[in-house]
Amino acid sequence: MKSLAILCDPLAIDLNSTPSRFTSWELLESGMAMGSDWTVQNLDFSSCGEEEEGSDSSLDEWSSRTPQILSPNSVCRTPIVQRHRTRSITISPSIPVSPTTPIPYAAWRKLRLCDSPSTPKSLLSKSTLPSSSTKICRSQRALRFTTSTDPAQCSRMPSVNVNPFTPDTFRRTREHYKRKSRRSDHDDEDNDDYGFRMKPSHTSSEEDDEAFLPSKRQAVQAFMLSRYESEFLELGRIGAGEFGVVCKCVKRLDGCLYAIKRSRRPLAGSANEQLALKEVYAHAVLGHHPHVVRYYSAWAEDDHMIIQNEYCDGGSLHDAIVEKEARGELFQEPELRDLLLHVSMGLKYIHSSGLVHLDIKPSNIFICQCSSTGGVGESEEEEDGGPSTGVVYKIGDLGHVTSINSPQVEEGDSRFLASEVLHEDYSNLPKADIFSQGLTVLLAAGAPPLPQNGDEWHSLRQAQLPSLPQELSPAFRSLIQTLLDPEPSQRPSASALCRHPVLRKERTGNLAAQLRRELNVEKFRTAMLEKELQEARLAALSPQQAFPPGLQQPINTGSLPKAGRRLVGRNAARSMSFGCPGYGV
Ligand SMILES: Nc1ncnc2c1ncn2[C@@H]1O[C@H](COP(=O)(O)OP(=O)(O)OP(=O)(O)O)[C@@H](O)[C@H]1O
Ligand SMILES: [Mg+2]
Repeated sequence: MKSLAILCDPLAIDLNSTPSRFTSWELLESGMAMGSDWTVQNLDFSSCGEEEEGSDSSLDEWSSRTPQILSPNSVCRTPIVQRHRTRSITISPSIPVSPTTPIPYAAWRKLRLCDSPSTPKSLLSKSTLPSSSTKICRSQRALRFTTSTDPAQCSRMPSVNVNPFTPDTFRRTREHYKRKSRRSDHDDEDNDDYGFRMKPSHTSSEEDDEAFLPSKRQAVQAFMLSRYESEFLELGRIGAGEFGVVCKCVKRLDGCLYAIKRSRRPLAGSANEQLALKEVYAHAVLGHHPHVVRYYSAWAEDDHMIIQNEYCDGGSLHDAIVEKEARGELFQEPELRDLLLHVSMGLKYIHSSGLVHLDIKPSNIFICQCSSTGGVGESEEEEDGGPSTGVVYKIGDLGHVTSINSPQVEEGDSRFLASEVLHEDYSNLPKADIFSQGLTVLLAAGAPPLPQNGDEWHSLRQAQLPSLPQELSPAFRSLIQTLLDPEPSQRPSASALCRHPVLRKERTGNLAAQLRRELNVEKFRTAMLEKELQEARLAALSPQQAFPPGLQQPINTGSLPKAGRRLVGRNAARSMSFGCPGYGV
């Protein structure tokens, strides 16, 4: 039996040639486990025992194993923010109450977040003693990938289905059958025991894709694994923030990619618990919007909160800014306009649901390439003819969301914080999101890194914009200026931004192009009509020349005039017959 090969795209690795112990992190470092390229990996659950003495979270293991990803979220908190953090612990109710919908106590118990009482004493003992809750089930550790070919291990491995409905699978299958029908000789490819066809040694790199199409379906089996392990195959770490570490995973059952966020620290009884719940509450209430990262599920496992979200294949806006910077490029104005419009649409939705985000910044805005974004067509985008720059921006990380009417403010990153929030004026919180959005767009436009505090921090909040390395149109620049107005009421609402002519300009341009095309079609029709009219006039003057023998109607050279409308001879009886030169009468 061959070892389990989980596939994935062009970088198919010949299992026989992979080194003996090849962890996901090594794959990650070698650039194979990340990005759009999937890899062939083997799972080795037996190696979990290595962490015998590991004290707390597997995420800490992740952190130590992985090359440290430069955290875009090195969150800067003002003293007042810290104050709020402390305060939020003290005001935490023992039974959490959603800011928007009440959660039944039974459901809360099911989240298994109340494993320990949250008394100071228990918290203290929790922090000093090795956590027993984390040792309950050793198999509840993060997945490991090795190239083990041990059949005993392989037999315990849940596999991954390939969703036949994804555009990518459609493409692969089509190409596969095309190639197959072209092949006259029979390849000596053989199936492995998991239904993945193994790549014959002589296949070309072009055939790498097809080598792993499953020939039979896999069902998720009831292993004694954590939900995370049994339901998902981890492909690599894609980001880290203050609250959690995010991994790109494929769901074994549906074969689709997801971003799975796992809280860094154990939850029970801590302030993190409130933050984690906030994020879940907000996602659950917000439902589905094309400019808000989609939420699928959340559960608590090993005292860590796990949130399953839509995977955004373009990463975060922060990553995109850094990448562009490295290439010496900047977001151009049309891209900035799209960014502002999309985030405004997402904010409009959040605000209209009675909530505010309070942590809008580049590392919390995610990018989806349009080709892979199934949901775009459901949005206002469709009405507008789709995004003009080929990407969709989505608001994510709802960990600071609170309600507009009864806010429990846990300020986000101080670099993006509106002045009024710092001064605990929560009377117009949606405009605090607008302020952060303005700074986000400025950063994307090439503004220097934002100050965390000090004079520069204050001057940015007194309508003094930083200098930019590119010339923006005066209209767009002044729009950004209004987003940063020191007076919250002067900032436009998200809803007003969605209708703003500066942001709709591209779309207006598209509409004009569409109208021009339609005008050309109409012009052509008119020309055809005129030509036919001309011919009809000639035919009226010399009827013999216009009709072939036996025909009672003139030959219609185009689609017009419509049947039933006689342009010529309206006053004459219909049963007239005309001759036509060349046909002989
Ligand atoms: N759905 C997703 N698709 C793609 N990448 C993601 C997704 N969610 C998170 N990431 C990556 O992981 C990083 C951290 O995610 P997120 O902001 O949700 O974590 P956090 O711990 O709440 O952050 P913060 O420090 O802002 O509180 C993001 O900046 C991004 O790079
Ligand atoms: Mg974040």
